[in-house]
Amino acid sequence: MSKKPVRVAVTGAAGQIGYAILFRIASGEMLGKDQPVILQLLEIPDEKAQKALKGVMMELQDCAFPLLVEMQAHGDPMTAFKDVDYALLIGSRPRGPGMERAELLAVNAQIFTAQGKALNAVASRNVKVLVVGNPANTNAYIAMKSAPDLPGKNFTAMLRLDHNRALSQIAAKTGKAVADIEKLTVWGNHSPTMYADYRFATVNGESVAKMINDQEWNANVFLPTVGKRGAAIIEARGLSSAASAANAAIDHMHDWALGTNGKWVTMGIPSDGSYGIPKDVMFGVPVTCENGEYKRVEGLPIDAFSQQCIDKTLKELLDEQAGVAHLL
Ligand SMILES: NC(=O)C1=CN([C@@H]2O[C@H](COP(=O)(O)OP(=O)(O)OC[C@H]3O[C@@H](n4cnc5c(N)ncnc54)[C@H](O)[C@@H]3O)[C@@H](O)[C@H]2O)C=CC1
Ligand SMILES: O=C([O-])CC(=O)C(=O)O
Repeated sequence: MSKKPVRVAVTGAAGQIGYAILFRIASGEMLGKDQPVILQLLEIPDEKAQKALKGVMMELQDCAFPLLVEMQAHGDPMTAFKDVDYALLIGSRPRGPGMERAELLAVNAQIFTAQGKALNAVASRNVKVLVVGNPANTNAYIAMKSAPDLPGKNFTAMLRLDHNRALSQIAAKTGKAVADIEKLTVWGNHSPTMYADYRFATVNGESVAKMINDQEWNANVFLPTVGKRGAAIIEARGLSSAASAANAAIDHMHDWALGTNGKWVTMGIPSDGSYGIPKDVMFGVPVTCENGEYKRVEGLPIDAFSQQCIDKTLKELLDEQAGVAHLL
């Protein structure tokens, strides 16, 4: 018997990431090749954006995806989020050359109070929310705090792009296959302060840290390369990353919904106080996923260098949080 369709909201559906993600959701890459979907697409209530959204929907229709049972265009989150099981909050302003993501808070924060409130009012009580719009961690925090009737654990921020970037850099450095690298994580904020940590990583049981054995490379090449990759892409393309961001969002939701078979992935999730991160800070941590739930990997040792890195990214997040306190 075929599965009951699930409702997937995507905001910023006519934007760059929207264009790179919708076709993959509709083809079953996110939730499985046996899972029918209803797409509830949100764009700003502006003639040009709504017209562009209609164009994207025409293209989706022209793909004749067997799993796409319905799609809707919306200009109001209160209708777009009605009964949704999954919400990908992408719509917001991207940064341009020379900007930091935190500078986007001033223009983007209010989007996430409004959308948090709308999710609170009309979404499924089990909705899984992924915030992609930058600065993703703090926007996810804002959405969570604006939705007091939904469990806080339903709100997550995207660190998966940093995780995937780190995987590829380590594969290149060690000459090993990406698919064989396990137990990598990225702690903290989706910003240059994030701390990509391969101390626990293995390839076929062998320690990656021992294989690399180069702290100078770690501190002065690896971390800046991963941390500043978004800016490097903006510099090269003139636009911020879109296909790789869409890919990371697919990975994040796929793994949350369908599980990781014990493998570690990185998600930005509200802190439970462990690792000295104050409760509710939306922080990148290693998780495993099973039965539609994520579970933090507990009890990892934190050495002095790692603690310094974690303190730095935490301070930045706490400053961002303080900057939006007036909205909550
Ligand atoms: N967390 C991450 O790893 C990454 C995050 N991003 C962020 O994702 C966001 C979107 O990036 P792009 O798709 O490249 O931008 P874009 O400018 O191409 O598209 C954004 C779309 O969102 C729409 N939008 C704006 N406000 C909205 C609202 N309140 N409700 C619904 N739609 C709204 C716009 O009309 C536009 O069509 C940016 O904030 C960008 O910085 C980008 C890459 C990676
Ligand atoms: O850098 C940006 O502004 C877009 C982004 O978040 C990324 O590519 O990591």
